[in-house]
Amino acid sequence: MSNLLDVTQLRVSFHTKYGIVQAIRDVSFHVGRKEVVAIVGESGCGKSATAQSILGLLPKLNATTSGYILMEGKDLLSLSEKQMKEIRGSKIGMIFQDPMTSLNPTMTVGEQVAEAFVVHLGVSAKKAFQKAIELLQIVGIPSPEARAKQYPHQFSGGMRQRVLIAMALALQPDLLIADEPTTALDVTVQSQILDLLKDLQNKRDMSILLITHDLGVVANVAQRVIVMYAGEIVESGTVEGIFTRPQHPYTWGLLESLPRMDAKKGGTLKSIIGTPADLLNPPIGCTFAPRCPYTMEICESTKPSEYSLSTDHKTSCWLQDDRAPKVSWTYERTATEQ
Ligand SMILES: Nc1ncnc2c1ncn2[C@@H]1O[C@H](COP(=O)(O)OP(=O)(O)OP(=O)(O)O)[C@@H](O)[C@H]1O
Repeated sequence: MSNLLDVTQLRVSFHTKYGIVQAIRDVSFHVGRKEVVAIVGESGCGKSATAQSILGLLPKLNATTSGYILMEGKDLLSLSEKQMKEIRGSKIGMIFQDPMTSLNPTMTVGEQVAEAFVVHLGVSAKKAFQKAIELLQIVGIPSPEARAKQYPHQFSGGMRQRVLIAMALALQPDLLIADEPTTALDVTVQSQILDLLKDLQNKRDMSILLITHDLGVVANVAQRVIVMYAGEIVESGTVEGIFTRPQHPYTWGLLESLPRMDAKKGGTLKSIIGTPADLLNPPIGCTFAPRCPYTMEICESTKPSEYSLSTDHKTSCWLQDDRAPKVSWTYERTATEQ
C-alpha cells in the first residue's frame, strides 16, 4: 500500500533582514497509513517549519519552499490557498502546544467544536452542537453536555488540549499533526493526553505526525522516529531501533539528556554541549560536527552520506564509514551502575 504522506527533498528558507535562514535542507521522509511517526530535535531544528510546510501555513511574506509533499499522490506544495484550506481539517487535522491561544475565548467550547460541522458539512447549528457533545465525550471530557456550554477559561490545560483534539478530529482526518501537544502540561496530564492520542489513532485508523523536542514522549506512542538537527534528518528508524541501537552522536546526546527511572539518586542529567548551527550560514560538512565529541577531519569538510543500517534504520554520519574508528556507545549511567 502506498504511503499516506511522502515528503521529498523539502527545503524551506526564510528571508530575513540578516540574510536567508536555511531552516530545512533536503528533508525526505514518509508517513504510512495508520502509522505514528515522531519528529524529534532541539528547538530551532526545523520541526515546526516541517509541520507548517505540510499544512501550508508557512508565512507567505518571507518563506520559500521547494521539493514535494505528496499526500495520497497530490503535491500539497502546488495547491492554492483555497485548496489547502479544504485539506486542513478534512484530510489533515492539527493540534498545537498552547491550547489557550488556539481557542477563541469569546465562544463556548461546544460552539467551537461544532464550527467544523457547520462550515465543512453544512450541518444545522443545533445538530452540529449535538455532534460536538459526542466528540467531547469521545476525548474524555466529563459531563460533556454541561461542559459544551462553558468557555475555554473554565477548562484546565489538559481539558483544553482535549477540546483541541476534538476539534482536530471533527472531520475524521487521515493525518493528525500534533506539534508539541503536551509540552505545556504537567507530567501526569501529559501521559493522559498521549494515551488518548494513541487510543484515538487506533480506533480511527488515522496516522499521526508527532512533533516534539522530548525523545521521552515518543517511546510509548510512535512506531518510527525521525531525528532532526539544524534543518536536516540525522537519523531515522523504528522506536525500538532508535532506543536500543542509536547510531548518531546527536541521538546519543538526546538519549543521555533523558531522565531515567533507573538512574542513581543524585545523578545529573547530561545536556548536549555547544550551541546549534547558524542556519544563516550552515556548516559545509556535517552540521553537528562543531558539537560532536567524535568529529574527524572529513566531518568538517564533507557532508556525510546516508548509511542504511537496515531497511528502516538510516543515519548520516561519517562514523559509519568502514575507515572510521569504531565507536560504541552505551548509556553512561547504566555502564557505571553495572
Ligand atoms: N517566520 C520566520 N522567519 C524567520 N526565521 C524563522 C521563521 N520561522 C522559523 N524560523 C527559523 O527557522 C528555524 C527553524 O524553526 P522551527 O520553528 O521550525 O524550529 P523548531 O524545531 O520547531 O523549534 P521550536 O521547538 O523552538 O519551535 C529556526 O532557526 C527559526 O529561527
